[in-house]
Amino acid sequence: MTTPFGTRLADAVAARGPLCVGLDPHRELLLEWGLTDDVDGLRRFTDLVVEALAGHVAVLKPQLAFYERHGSRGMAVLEDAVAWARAAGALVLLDAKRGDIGSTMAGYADYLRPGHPLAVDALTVSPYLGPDSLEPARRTAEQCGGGLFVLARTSNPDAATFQSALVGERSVAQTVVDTVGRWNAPGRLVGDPASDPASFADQQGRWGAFTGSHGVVVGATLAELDVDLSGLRGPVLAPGLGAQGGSVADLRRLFGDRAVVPSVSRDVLRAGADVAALRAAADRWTAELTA
Ligand SMILES: O=C(O)c1cc(=O)[nH]c(=O)n1[C@@H]1O[C@H](COP(=O)(O)O)[C@@H](O)[C@H]1O
Repeated sequence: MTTPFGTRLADAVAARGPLCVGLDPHRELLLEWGLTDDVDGLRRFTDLVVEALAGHVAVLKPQLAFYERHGSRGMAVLEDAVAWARAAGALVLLDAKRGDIGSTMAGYADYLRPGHPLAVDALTVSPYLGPDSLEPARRTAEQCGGGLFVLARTSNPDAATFQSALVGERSVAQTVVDTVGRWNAPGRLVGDPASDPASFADQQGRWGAFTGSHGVVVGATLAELDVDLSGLRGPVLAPGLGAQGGSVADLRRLFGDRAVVPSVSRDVLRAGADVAALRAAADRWTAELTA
C-alpha cells in the first residue's frame, strides 16, 4: 500500500523544507519570460520549473486553469511534466479547486488514482456544495494514499463574505476545518498513536509521523486567524506570500509552529527562464522559512 500522503509530506518537509511552489503560467508571465503564449511557451515554462525545482522543494502545485486554457495539448504538457516531476521525487498538488456531488466528485478525485493520465499526490477541492459532498473524494484519497486540501479561509480580499458567515454557531470556514479534522481523526491514521505519546502530540498540528493526509487552505494574508485549527491534525496550505502581500512574519504570527506548507507562485516565477535563478529564488524563501 502507498504510504499515506501526510507521512510522505512530512518526510519531504523534513528533507527539503516546507516550501510549495506554484506553477502559474498565465499569459503575462509567459511573455515576461520571453516565451509565446501558446503550447510551445507553456512546455518550455513547465520544463524549466520542473527541472529547477522537482525534488528541490517539498511540493509543486500546478494551477490547472493555465493548462486547460491551452486545450488538450496544454493538458498533455501537464501530464508529461507531472510524471517527470514525481519521478524526480516531487510531491505534486494539483490546484484544481474542484467540488461537485456524488459520482461527479468521484470523477474529479480520480486524479489521485495511480492509473490516471494525470495522477497526482494531492488535490485542492472546494466545499461549496457542502462538506459531505467531498466524501467520495475522501474515500478515493484514502484508498490511494492521496491528500486533499479543502478551501477554508482563502487569501483573496473578499473571502470572508462567505467563509466567515455563520452556520449555526460556527463560521463556514470553521465547519470546513472541523470536517477535515474528522477525516484526520486518530482511528483513520496509519499506526497506533495512542501507544506513542510523542507522535500523538504531532496530531495536534505539528509535523510528524502521524500528520494527517488532509489539509485546509488558509491564506497568509489574514489580518488575524479567525478559525480554530487545534483539531485539524493535518497540514495548512498557506498561499498569499509575496505577490499578495503575505510574509514569513505573517505565517509565524498566524500559525506558530503548526504544520504549514507555505505556497509561493509569482514571487519565485518572476526569477525568469533560468534554472539557477529559479532555484535561488526558491532557496531564499526556504532559508527564511526555516531560519
Ligand atoms: O489554493 C490555492 O493555491 C490558492 C488559495 C488561495 O486562497 N489563494 C491563492 O492565491 N491560491 C492560489 O495561489 C496562486 C497564486 O499565488 P501567488 O502568485 O503566489 O500569489 C494561484 O494559483 C491561486 O489560485
